[in-house]
Amino acid sequence: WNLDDFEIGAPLGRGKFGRVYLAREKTTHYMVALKTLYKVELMKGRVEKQVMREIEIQTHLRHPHILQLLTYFHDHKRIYLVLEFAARGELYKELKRQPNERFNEHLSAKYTYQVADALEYCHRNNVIHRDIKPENLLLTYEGNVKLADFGWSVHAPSSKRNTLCGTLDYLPPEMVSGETYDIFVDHWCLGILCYEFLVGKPPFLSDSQQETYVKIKAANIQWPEQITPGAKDLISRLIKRKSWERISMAAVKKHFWIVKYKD
Ligand SMILES: CC(C)CCNC(=O)Cn1cc(-c2ccc3c(-c4nc5ccccc5[nH]4)n[nH]c3c2)cn1
Repeated sequence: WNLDDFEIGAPLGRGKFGRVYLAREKTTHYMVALKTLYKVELMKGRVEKQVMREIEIQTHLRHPHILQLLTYFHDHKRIYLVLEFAARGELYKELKRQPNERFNEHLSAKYTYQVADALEYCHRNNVIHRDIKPENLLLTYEGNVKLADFGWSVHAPSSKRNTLCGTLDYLPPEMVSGETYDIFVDHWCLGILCYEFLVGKPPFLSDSQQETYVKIKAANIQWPEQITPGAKDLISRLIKRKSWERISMAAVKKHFWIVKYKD
């Protein structure tokens, strides 16, 4: 494959090390998201090994709720990633578009189930995603979730400290205190995600990083009145300070609140 095989369309977004464009494969008219990474940028950021690891991880992951890296190629200046196109874009924007900027119980349970399904598959392949949040989820034309941006995925177990950039709201206590962690960081994040779907903002949101840290380590959640007992039960079983107490992805998928509302 090379660039001449595609017609380039509108920009879809800016990643850390490049841009993403809508593109169409010339013979089949298949729509894709074409991500360009500048080699110089990767060298400067000393992340070329990480990107090759991500490419390695992504080419081996194949799941209906994980955004597929279809293929990749490069020229002298850039690496091109041919990614699945998700026709309804970022789930984050869909959340903000909702009345009261939150999803109803049906959408919250449906999306939580689909992310749990994707994470169960990742964990079975010994991959921790570590960066589950609305900004990393995309929606297909049919309204199903695609987990994207394996920018921080590593093979479990790992104690790699990732430089804290962006929101701390999703960090579990063990990552905040820099201990080694395991796949259960994703279980914590799924609990935060489910809460944000239902409430419109994450449970430990605060004015200062320091305050967010304190709330995370205490793991005490305020429950707005619209949260039903079933949702509270599921979220409480995921947002546990002791990582081994967090329920499994299989248990999430079978949880009575998920089963009741996901379809
Ligand atoms: C393999 C490694 C080196 C990179 C792994 N990470 C990614 O490639 C993560 N990533 C996915 C994207 C991405 C961004 C946007 C889209 C879209 C998309 N569809 C849209 C519809 C409307 C508005 C915006 C849209 N963006 N579809 N597929 C995408 C894929 C960008 N970076």
